[in-house]
Amino acid sequence: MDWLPFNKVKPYTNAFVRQGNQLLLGYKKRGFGKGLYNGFGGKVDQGETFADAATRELQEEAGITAKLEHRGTLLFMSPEITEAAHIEVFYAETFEGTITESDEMRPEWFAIPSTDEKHREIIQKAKQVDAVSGLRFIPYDEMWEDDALWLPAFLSGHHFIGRADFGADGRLQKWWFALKS
Ligand SMILES: COc1nc(N)nc2c1ncn2[C@H]1C[C@H](O)[C@@H](COP(=O)(O)OP(=O)(O)OP(=O)(O)O)O1
Repeated sequence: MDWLPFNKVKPYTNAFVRQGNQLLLGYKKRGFGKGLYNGFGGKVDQGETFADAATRELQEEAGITAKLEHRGTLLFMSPEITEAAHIEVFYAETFEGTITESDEMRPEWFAIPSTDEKHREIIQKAKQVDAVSGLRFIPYDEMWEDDALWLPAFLSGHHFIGRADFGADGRLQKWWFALKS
């Protein structure tokens, strides 16, 4: 498969909040990515920086504010869209406010596997529960398919850049990812 062509990019943000060995994800209740778990984020408004938009979207979708650190860049294409999605990905380990469900996202904590090997195990065998916290491990089977390619390294402290092209069937067709330490 060739890389899908595009002439324009649309800017988005995505923010992941971690507390110890737990990761806050949101279950998308409507719109783009409905039915999947993801970080919190959305379109960048006119005149906003990516960082401003990431802070606003986290507040709107999860009810919290956090000092977000930029950690990754993702370009996403599919035959369903003519503008590539350019997503800047952010990270925080502390937050303020009370986590609150919104019209768009239902926040939920998940257990983070402690090793790369455990990440691989839960990617292959979904719906496992962490014996220590009692929480379900990160639900890779209910997330964008490309997330399994970069989230383990992202959570280990790496910065990343990558591109993911999806097919008309909604499955990942072609991708590349690079990590920075
Ligand atoms: C394809 O790979 C993706 N992986 C991840 N982790 N996140 C992705 C991927 N593709 C899109 N996203 C993210 C980027 C944004 O955070 C959301 C989509 O934003 P949305 O369309 O919901 O934007 P809003 O401004 O919140 O929408 P409303 O206009 O409905 O408020 O998905």
